[in-house]
Amino acid sequence: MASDIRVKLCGLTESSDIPAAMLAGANYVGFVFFPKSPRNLDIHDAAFMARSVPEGICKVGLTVNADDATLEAILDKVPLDMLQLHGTETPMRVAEVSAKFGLPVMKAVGIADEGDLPKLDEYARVADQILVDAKPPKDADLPGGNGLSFDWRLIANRRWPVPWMLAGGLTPDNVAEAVRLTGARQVDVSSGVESAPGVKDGDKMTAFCRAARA
Ligand SMILES: O=C(O)c1ccccc1N[C@@H]1O[C@H](COP(=O)(O)O)[C@@H](O)[C@H]1O
Repeated sequence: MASDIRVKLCGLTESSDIPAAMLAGANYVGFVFFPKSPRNLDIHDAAFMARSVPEGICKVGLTVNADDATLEAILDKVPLDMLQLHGTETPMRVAEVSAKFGLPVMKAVGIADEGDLPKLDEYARVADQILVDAKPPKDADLPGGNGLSFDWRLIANRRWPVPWMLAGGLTPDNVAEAVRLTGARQVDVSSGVESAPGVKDGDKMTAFCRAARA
C-alpha cells in the first residue's frame, strides 16, 4: 500500500527542521557530514539536533569517503542509527565500516544507464540497504544532493535482497510517479524540499510525504 511508504528527509540544517520533519511524517532524518555541501553540519550542531529526534525515527549520518577517524569523531558525539556512505567506497570498505562501527550501513549507488545496474547487486551483498540515486555529472562538486533524477524505468521491477530507497531529484510533484514506475517502498529527498540550497521548507516536506504516500 502506498501509505506504507517510508520517507527519508535528508540534509536537515536547523534545529527547527526536526519538528517540521516530524510534522511532515518522516521515517528517517538525514544529517550531512561533507564540508562541500550547503547542508554540512558540524558535529556539535548535529549532536544537538539528533538528540531532539523522537524515538523510532531513524537518524542517518551521511558521509563521503570518510576515514575511520572521521567516522569515530562523528559517532562519538552524534547518536546515529545508520550510516549512509555516499562516495566511492568499495564493497570491501562498506563491509569494513559495517563491521567496525556496528551500525547498519546504506550505500548510495549512482545510476545513469543500464551499465550501472550490476553495481546495485554488488553492493546489495555487503550493505544493509542500498540507496539508488542519480549518478552525478563528472564536474559536480557534490556526489549527491544535486536535484538530478535518472530514468526510473531502468529499475522498474528490479529487486534486491536488502531494503532499498529511491533518491535523486525527487520533489512533491514527481515522487508519486517515481513510486509508481519503480515500485519503491522508500524514498529519499534533499534539495526537492528546500526554498534555497541548505534551507528546508516545512510545507514542501509535508507535501512531499503526502504525495509519496498518496
Ligand atoms: O544533500 C547533500 O548535500 C549531499 C551531499 C553529498 C552527498 C549526498 C548528498 N545528498 C543525498 O543525495 C541524494 C539526492 O539528493 P536530491 O534529493 O537529489 O537533492 C539524497 O540521497 C541525499 O541524501
